[in-house]
Amino acid sequence: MSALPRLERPGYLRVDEPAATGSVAADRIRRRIPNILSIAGSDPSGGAGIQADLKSIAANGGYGMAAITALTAQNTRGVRAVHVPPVAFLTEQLDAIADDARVDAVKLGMLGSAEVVAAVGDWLVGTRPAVVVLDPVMIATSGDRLLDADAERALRDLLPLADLVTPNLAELAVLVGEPVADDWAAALAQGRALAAATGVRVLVKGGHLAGPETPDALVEADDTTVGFDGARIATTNTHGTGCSLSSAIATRRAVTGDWSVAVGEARAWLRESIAAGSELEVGGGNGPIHHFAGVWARGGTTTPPTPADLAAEWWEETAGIRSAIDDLPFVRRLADGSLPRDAFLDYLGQDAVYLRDYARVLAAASRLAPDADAQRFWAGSAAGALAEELASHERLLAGAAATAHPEPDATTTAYLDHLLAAVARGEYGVVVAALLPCFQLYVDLGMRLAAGGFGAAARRPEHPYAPWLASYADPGFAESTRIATGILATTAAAATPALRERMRRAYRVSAEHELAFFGAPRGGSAAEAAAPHDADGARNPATVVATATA
Ligand SMILES: Nc1ncnc2c1ncn2[C@@H]1O[C@H](COP(=O)(O)OP(=O)(O)O)[C@@H](O)[C@H]1O
Ligand SMILES: Cc1ncc(COP(=O)(O)O)c(N)n1
Repeated sequence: MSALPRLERPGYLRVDEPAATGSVAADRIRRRIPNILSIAGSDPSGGAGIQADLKSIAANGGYGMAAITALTAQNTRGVRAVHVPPVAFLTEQLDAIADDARVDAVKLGMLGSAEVVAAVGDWLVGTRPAVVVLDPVMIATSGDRLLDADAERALRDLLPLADLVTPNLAELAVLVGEPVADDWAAALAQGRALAAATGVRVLVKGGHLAGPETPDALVEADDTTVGFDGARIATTNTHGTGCSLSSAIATRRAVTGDWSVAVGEARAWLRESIAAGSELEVGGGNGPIHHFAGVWARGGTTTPPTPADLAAEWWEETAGIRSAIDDLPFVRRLADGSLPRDAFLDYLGQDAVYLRDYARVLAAASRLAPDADAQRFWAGSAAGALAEELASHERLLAGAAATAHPEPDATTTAYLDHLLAAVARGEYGVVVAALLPCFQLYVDLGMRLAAGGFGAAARRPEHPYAPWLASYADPGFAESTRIATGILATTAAAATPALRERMRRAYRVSAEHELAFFGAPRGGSAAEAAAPHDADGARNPATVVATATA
């Protein structure tokens, strides 16, 4: 191996000083979403070649682009035919990309012919991409040749234009002109020789070793070596592992700016994807790896609704409850001023009792809030509920010589139990969802009463309950409701589907409790029957209303 000749590079110049931006060399720039170009062959079965590259780039956080060097007719069992289109057209593809988009890293895969290798070499010299990863594809997993003999020689000349070369054991052997290494020590020695001879860092891959281990090693030209251990995963889904790994490394290198970090991250992802390959049902040979196994498991595959859509949808679901509230005799008589005073005071007393616990639930939302703005908002709302709403109730009740702190009736108890149970369960989203109908339904009703939606009487200053009506049409209350709705909607949109469903239910149940609260018998007339329970054990306020108003 020490006799390995330093490779000559007719036609190419090693690019040691890539174009720099400011004081940071271009290849050190970290990109949030890097643009990664794969220059490789097509595998119509989707497991290797550009198809694998694009999936790997996407799964690893990059934007994938692909210029096709060659078409293969292959499946998981083998390669049937290879067609290399006119090389001039490959150059057209590459120029079209370079003329328009920033290329943060290039991954080279199957190049097919010496002519293609030369064209790619010329393009690399002309464009000087910041990062070049060369996977010297020669033989497919199935054993089929993907590169002719001339091209093998040409590929060696391309090595100095790469920042990293990722040969498997057979390809490494060809590149150093030796027999295939039959153990890891021999493979490492070949990788070191290649790195020393070319000045290019080499990822030595142990996927084709016999035995239970699949080590890889990153060997720098100065012989510094970083090893990566890993037990062999028992699977036949290894089609495209090399393509996928090299694209993943190119992507993570563009993101992190560090080679060994990039290899470590790419390998962790690759191993997860190899292990999940058996979930796929593609072909009868060496199946593909599951490029998105981890991404899907962690992020799901359904697009969540937008906050605005959610807020509108949930509000729409309360349409029936809102029209039932509008039709309640209590609301009608409140609007036209004919509601008996004792019924109003009874309502006010229950509302005062309700507000004290409602303020506790607002305070709990503040305690659970994930950010300072929301924390402040809920704490402010809790203070407002006590200092403004409850205080004004107490004034009205004191003026009428009625108690501001009566025992809660069954309807109030049911509503408060629902709110306090949400707090006890401790899920912020559910607490917020349970709190919201009180804001929204009061603002909605207050605004419509003030706008004359229930007749002109509600707008007259001499209306017997004018101060109460005014407080719910207050623009400050409307603004708080807008903010609360925004918090609910963004929290719901970011929630898991299961949590979102619990939130929706809490919201709906609170809206039903609002209906029951407005519809409860008032004025000390009818003693209320205990509220019935639905199948989930939750009180069903709609039933309460039906019985209470019958
Ligand atoms: N069965 C396996 N279990 C775990 N890792 C594997 C397995 N097969 C291959 N790998 C890994 O996949 C990558 C590609 O390796 P290799 O099979 O040697 O190259 P190629 O796919 O180019 O022939 C390497 O990181 C290797 O360690
Ligand atoms: C178009 C194309 N490119 C590369 C490979 C190598 O695949 P592997 O990554 O399994 O070595 C392939 N089979 N087909």
